[in-house]
Amino acid sequence: MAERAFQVDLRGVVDLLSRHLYSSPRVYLRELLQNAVDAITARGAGGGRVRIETGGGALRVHDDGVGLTEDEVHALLATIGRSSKRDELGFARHDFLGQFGIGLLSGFLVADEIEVVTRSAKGGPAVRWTGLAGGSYRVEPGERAEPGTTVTLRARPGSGELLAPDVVRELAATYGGLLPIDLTVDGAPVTAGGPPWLAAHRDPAARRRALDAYCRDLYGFEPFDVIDLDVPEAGLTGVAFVLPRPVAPSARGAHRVYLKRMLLAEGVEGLLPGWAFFVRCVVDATELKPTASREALYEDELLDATRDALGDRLRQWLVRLAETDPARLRGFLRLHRLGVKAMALHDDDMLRLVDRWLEFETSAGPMTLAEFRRRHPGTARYAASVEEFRRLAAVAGAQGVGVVNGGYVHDTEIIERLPAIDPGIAVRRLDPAELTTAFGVVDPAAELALRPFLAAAQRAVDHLGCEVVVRDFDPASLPALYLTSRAAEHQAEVAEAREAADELFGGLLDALHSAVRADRPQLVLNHRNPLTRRITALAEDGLVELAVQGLYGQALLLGHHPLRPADTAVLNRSFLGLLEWAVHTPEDGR
Ligand SMILES: Nc1ncnc2c1ncn2[C@@H]1O[C@H](COP(=O)(O)OP(=O)(O)OP(=O)(O)O)[C@@H](O)[C@H]1O
Repeated sequence: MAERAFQVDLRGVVDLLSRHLYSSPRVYLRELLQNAVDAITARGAGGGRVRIETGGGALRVHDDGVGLTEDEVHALLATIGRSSKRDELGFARHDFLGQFGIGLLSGFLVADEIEVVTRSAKGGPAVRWTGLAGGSYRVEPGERAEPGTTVTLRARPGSGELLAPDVVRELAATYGGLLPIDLTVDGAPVTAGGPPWLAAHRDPAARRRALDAYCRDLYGFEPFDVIDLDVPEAGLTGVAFVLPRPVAPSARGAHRVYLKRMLLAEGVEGLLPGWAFFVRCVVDATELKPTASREALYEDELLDATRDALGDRLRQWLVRLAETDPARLRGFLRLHRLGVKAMALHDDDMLRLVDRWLEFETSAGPMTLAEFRRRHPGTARYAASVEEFRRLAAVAGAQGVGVVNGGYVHDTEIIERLPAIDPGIAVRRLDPAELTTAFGVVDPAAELALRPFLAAAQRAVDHLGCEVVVRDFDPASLPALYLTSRAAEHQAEVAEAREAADELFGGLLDALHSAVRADRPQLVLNHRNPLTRRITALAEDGLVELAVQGLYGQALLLGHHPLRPADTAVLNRSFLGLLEWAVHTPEDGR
């Protein structure tokens, strides 16, 4: 049976490229530029010039590269997928930008006809090749004195804008601005001096000024700092600009990546570890691979290793800043506090940084976790919500029990991770019930004298489900404290669910409820407080009831506890009742 060759529908292939491979027809210029640079590399004479000319609805790219012989023209230009830039085994050769043998086709994104006039540096006459979008080409003798190649695109109706002089200038500068060749558009130079981070400067300050200006130009911000990047195994050099304002840690870090000095894309993702959201990078690499579209980095082991190395570099920068310039580190942390905390969740070095430098709210005022651990060795207690902290911090602090506010984003997780960097510390969520054990008990004689009062007080709040106790504690200015233990909170939730549940499920909850040890919230009256003391000495039962209910309501409000309807009713009742006592006249007969 005779073997047949594949037929290729060129229009279909071009359509595929333009719709599914390239994000924009603008890439046509990058592909032409790339071929010109590769041809110069292949000639190996060093230097090299590429001149781009616009005008008359056409674009001409002249290079003084290696050129093509007539045989090569047939073999390379007319065969889709064939490239001179691979070795015998089909691997991309290291020195070249191209590798797939499809780039030239991108000319058809903007033109119906591509003309190549070329003369090989190996000798032989000049050749003119003309390829048509319809899928045919012709080869004829060309005119050209020197070795090299000129590619001409004539704009297809509707594509003229992409070949207009200012657009071409912009595209050439964007893609080719760092190329190590002499590139001009209509005579105006586009390349100047290569990567700004490799340029020589008088002194470090001058270099920094130049890089700041580069960052302003590129990203529109004044960098907080500039970090040099260098990953030899990827042939990577570059800079990371530290953002001068906060960003959401979830923001995708997009970086400007050049491969062999040719721009890959302005928004490349995946160059840095996910946590490194606080920098924008510009890098050039010789060993990283592009995807076929040349708009993203190819995921391989090298990219993985590079990402880790760059992450290390940023980490080192932070650690060094901590050692050499704490004031600046604080400035950085003020900006990127949230992001650094997010990093600390997964990274011990970052956790150490947070531990040592970030201030947390504690019962003894703002301080770092390191300082807090120094003051309270052994156990670190925290409140899991801002409310819980507000409720308990002052009282806990007065008993010498240190509490950290773990109520803000990431804080509880960070505090719970402290044993990772300090094995000597145990971390516990503060149980309000613990506090009562720190309170002093009233001496036995006074306790005995208080019994009748306590009985009356208990009657006053019994229907509210709480238990009255009298203790001796600081701050003396606090008349009463409402404390719910974790178990009591749990029980209150079960009771609430019971009210909302149907018969069957309700029965289940009842069983559960009675299985839990009765652990009622406590109204702790402070024997050290003068007002409370006077209340305990009241003789009249009616007034005791009103006063205790008043203390109960005030303790609820002060502790930001939620008010149930019964609580609100009691609060109202005691307030009005006490008002009445305050304004009553002897004629009322009391
Ligand atoms: N300006 C040029 N000078 C010399 N040879 C060229 C020139 N442009 C293209 N060629 C030849 O044509 C071949 C095909 O080019 P094409 O741009 O389609 O693919 P490529 O550059 O090899 O790979 P890629 O698809 O990755 O760009 C090249 O391998 C090269 O040999």
